[in-house]
Amino acid sequence: MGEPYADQVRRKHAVVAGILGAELPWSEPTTGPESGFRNKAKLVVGGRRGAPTLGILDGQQRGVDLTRCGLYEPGLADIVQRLPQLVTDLELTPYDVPARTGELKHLLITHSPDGEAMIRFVLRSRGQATKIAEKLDIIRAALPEARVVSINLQPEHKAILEGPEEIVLTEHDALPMRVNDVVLQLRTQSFFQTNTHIAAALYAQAREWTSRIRPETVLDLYCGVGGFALHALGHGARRVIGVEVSGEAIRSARQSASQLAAGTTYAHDWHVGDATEFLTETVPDLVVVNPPRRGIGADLARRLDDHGPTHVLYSSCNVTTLARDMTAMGNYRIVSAGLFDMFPQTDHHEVMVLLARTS
Ligand SMILES: C[S@@+](CC[C@H](N)C(=O)[O-])C[C@H]1O[C@@H](n2cnc3c(N)ncnc32)[C@H](O)[C@@H]1O
Repeated sequence: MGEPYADQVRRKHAVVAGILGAELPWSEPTTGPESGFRNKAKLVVGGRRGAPTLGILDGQQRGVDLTRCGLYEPGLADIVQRLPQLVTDLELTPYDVPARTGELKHLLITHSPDGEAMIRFVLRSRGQATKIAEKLDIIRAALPEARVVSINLQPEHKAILEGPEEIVLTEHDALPMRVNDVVLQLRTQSFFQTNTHIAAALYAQAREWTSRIRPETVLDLYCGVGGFALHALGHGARRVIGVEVSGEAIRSARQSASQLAAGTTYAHDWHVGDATEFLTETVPDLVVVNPPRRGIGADLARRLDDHGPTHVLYSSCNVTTLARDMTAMGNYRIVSAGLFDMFPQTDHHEVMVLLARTS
């Protein structure tokens, strides 16, 4: 932070081009607002009952307040600043990590482009869950933007953001995230790109590449709530298949796809499962992969190399694992590449490349 934004972008581009190859057909970096861009706040709750801190923990595991963080979208920043009072009004006790006492561990907020929000209370146990459920009116009064309110149970004493059990308290269980002309229905426990402005540019670029390839079917591995697949549907592709490990994300994708495909002949299939095990003998012409930081790994890279889709679109938040995966895909070359500055003020980047089969 403090480095002029143009210098940050130049430096990031030099890093990713240095690793993947400066001679590649790089497009101009895609940038957006350098502050006020995050659609999600993941707040660790510290402090004590009546005086909570919302932000991170310091080296001694004491709460550091980040409610004035400049990275949040303006609408999200506004919500975050109302949260400490809400936690106090709900009479919730922050979880004290060293003492292993208290209940409220995290608050996870997602803000939609239409100004609505999903508010998730991560609790250690069911103990204070009833308190929150019974005081839904207080939450609604403090946060009229809240479309989805839920409780997540994370009973383990580990630095894990959320647990497997979710209790949705509102009649709505999905937050509509409008990105370009696609509405992605975001349910709890589902990944969403943190910077909606850059996500829109990323999906638009992917759609443009897809339209040029015109594959009948697109296989979207690590599909999350379906952003890539749903931008391809009707733009070159008549059928999409998504694979993702989170069941809630797949339910989100299915819901969005049904709305998008209503009244058309477009087809869509969604599978909960491990992307690395999904690839079968018959692969479509275009496979999209957008894995977590660890990349797709040698096994899936080798199988793509063997099975031979004519194109692979690889969107990565870690150029090092992308470059490593590429070494196992000797039958492909990069025909288009772009840096998408999803994470201004950090060293993190998003890189998307289009690979074409050479043999
Ligand atoms: C970077 S996110 C991309 C999501 C989506 N493509 C998007 O644009 O929002 C990676 C996704 O991979 C999922 N994931 C992680 N490991 C997986 C695996 N082995 N198989 C399938 N999906 C996996 C995560 O749950 C997450 O939704």
